[in-house]
Formats: sequence, C-alpha cells, structure tokens
Amino acid sequence: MTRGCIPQDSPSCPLLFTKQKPPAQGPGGDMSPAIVLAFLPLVVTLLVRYRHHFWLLVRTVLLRSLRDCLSGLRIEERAFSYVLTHALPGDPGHIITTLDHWSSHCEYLGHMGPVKGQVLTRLVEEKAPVCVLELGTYCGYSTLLIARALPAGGRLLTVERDPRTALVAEKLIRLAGFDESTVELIVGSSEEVIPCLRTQHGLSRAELVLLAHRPRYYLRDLQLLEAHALLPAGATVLADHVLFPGAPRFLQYAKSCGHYRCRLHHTSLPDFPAIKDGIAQLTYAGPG
Ligand SMILES: C[S@@+](CC[C@H](N)C(=O)[O-])C[C@H]1O[C@@H](n2cnc3c(N)ncnc32)[C@H](O)[C@@H]1O
Repeated sequence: MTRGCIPQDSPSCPLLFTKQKPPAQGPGGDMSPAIVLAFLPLVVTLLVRYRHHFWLLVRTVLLRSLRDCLSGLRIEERAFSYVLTHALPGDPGHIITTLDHWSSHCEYLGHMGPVKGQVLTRLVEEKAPVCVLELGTYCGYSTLLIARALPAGGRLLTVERDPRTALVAEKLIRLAGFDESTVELIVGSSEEVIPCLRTQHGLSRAELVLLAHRPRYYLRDLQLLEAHALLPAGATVLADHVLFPGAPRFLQYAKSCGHYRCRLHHTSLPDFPAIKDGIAQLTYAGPG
C-alpha cells in the first residue's frame, strides 16, 4: 500500500528543521486504563438501572426502523394488516384486543394500552359526553376505546397530523363499524385544527378532551381550547404521558392557574411495568 506523502525523516522534509507537534490525540486517546476502569461501574450501573428504557429504545427505534426498511410499510400499516387477518370486523372490542396482542407479541406499537385504556373507558362511561375531542389519533386505538363507550348519539372528533397514519386510522375506525356521524377523523395539526373546529366541524364545545399527541404541545393546545371557548364548565381533560416522557409545564399550569381540579392516575407503559407514567385528569371550573 502506498500513501501520497513525504516521509518525515526524509532530508527534503521541511518539518525536519522545525519543532514537531505531537500527533493530535482523539478524545480519551491519552486516557489511562485506570481512569477508564474507574468509569466502568458507573456505566454498568446506568445500563442496569435504565435497562427498561434501553430496551424500549431498541424496540421503538432500532427494531422498528429495521422492519420499516425490510417491509416498506410503517408500523401502523403492519398493525392494520394483522388486524385485517385476525380481528372480527364490526367488533371494536375484538379489534382493540387484537392490537394489544400484536403489540405485546409482535411489535411494540406505542399505543395507549389496556391499563390506561381502562381509565379512559371508565371516564367516558361515567361522564357520558355528547362531544369528545381527541388530539393524536395514531392508529385509532384510543379512538375505538372512546367511540365504543360513548352514549347513544355521542360524537367523537379525532385529529391526526400525519396523513399516512390517518389513512390507517380511518380504515380501522370504519372496520370497527363507526360511521362519519359518530367518529370524524380530521387530518391536520392540532394548532391549525382547533381554531376551525367551530366553523368547519360544527363543534361548539367538547365535554371530554383527550390530549394524546405530544406532551410538549399540551399546554399550548389547552390554552387554545380555552381561548376558543371550546371547554364548557365541568369539562374533563385527560392528558396521557404526563410523567413519561412528561409534561411538566402543562401540569404546573393546570395545578396553579386556578381553573382546574387536577387528579393523576399513576400507571406505566404497556408491557413496561417498570417505566412509570401517568394520565392527568383535569376538571375545568370555567373561565371565571
Ligand atoms: C402517542 S400517539 C397517540 C396514541 C393514540 N392516542 C393511541 O393510544 O392509540 C401520538 C400521535 O399524535 C400525532 N400528533 C403529533 N403531534 C400532533 C399534532 N400537533 N396534532 C395532531 N396530531 C399530532 C402523531 O402523528 C401520532 O400519531
């Protein structure tokens, strides 16, 4: 192998007469093995302590990306194919349990899951809302939970930003047997959709709102709902994932602004009981 440079000990090398700099060391290049060994217990402790988070990362990022590349489909599309071949059309409960089964045994879906699902179902049944608004449809799992618990004549508007995900959710919702008059799927970003809900979708108030899109947008969207007078006094706002990944500014606002009564349902991520999470339940006292 030849390399295109002048050997440094050659008489023609100009560097021979100048003081040579030591070659640059890479990061940690001159680190003694003793220092490396000193950090080893810390690294091992972190790996052991956060092994569940590490495994979650592997399942939701690495394995998912690999399967996306190999199949040419996205996870929601693969989940829908499974539902088509394994679930009973027209039976939302069966479709919901089929998605749970697929997520536990095949690929981690990152949906709400059965434990949080029970909290949601119980609240919808208890509050019997005429109108529900959901932000963050994803594949339609929580949409089906809400839709099947609605009182007769109840209506659900669900908002999904990603058109390809929304296409899957639309098919799943219709497969479960809900028509447009019961469940309307709106494709768009929450911040653009909320100001048009009254004029374009005939929603004057939502007695129950599920925030399930991105925790970092919860506060912004809650304030948008307030500003557009879409929350009647007594309305329930449920917010998923307030502890993991977490919505500290949203919780802080809800607890301190004086307009909400706040309750936290402690749960965990589906299939990861060691990763603690929570659903916040706010009760709106009205603007006064
Ligand atoms: C965690 S998933 C929702 C899970 C779903 N509620 C379930 O359990 O089946 C979040 C979804 O919100 C959507 N999303 C993110 N930001 C959004 C926004 N600003 N407006 C509407 N949808 C959004 C994402 O595309 C994703 O599909």
